[in-house]
Amino acid sequence: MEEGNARGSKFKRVCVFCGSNFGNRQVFSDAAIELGDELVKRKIDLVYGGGSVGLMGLISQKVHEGGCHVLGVIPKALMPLEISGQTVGEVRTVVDMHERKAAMAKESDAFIALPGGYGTMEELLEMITWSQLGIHKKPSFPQTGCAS
Ligand SMILES: C/C(=C\CNc1ncnc2c1ncn2[C@@H]1O[C@H](COP(=O)(O)O)[C@@H](O)[C@H]1O)CO
Repeated sequence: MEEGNARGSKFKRVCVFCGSNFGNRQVFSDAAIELGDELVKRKIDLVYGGGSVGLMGLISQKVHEGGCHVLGVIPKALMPLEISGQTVGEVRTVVDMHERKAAMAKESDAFIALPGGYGTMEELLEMITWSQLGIHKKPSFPQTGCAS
């Protein structure tokens, strides 16, 4: 990401796609925590898939604890699978995966992908192809690895 901070950043709300698992390398969790810290440092709010599991849980906790706004967008049917325990920040329930991605895209200024599985790859590629098609003009920053 470009340098900037405290609402001086060109990005106010960033969407992070990442694994619903931790993956098999500590570096994946480290990356999620590091990115969470960086968003807080720059006072950038988080938009994400709404889960409390895996890397999604790590980054959302970090950003929420750091005092930035967290918006999780999740289909109602996925809540029992991807949320365990307390929810974090604002949770918006949607009807399906398509509505989820459309809402995440609308609410964000840019997209970052951390390590994840097929879901993360799918989400990232859809944002990149939407950009290619001119559906939005928001940048994507893949920082991926396989964490499924
Ligand atoms: C089912 C549909 C499309 C294809 N699949 C997915 N599309 C969008 N998001 C998905 C899909 N499958 C899983 N996810 C979510 O990605 C997150 C990370 O998953 P990962 O596999 O651990 O990387 C997680 O929140 C999944 O719900 C219909 O349009």
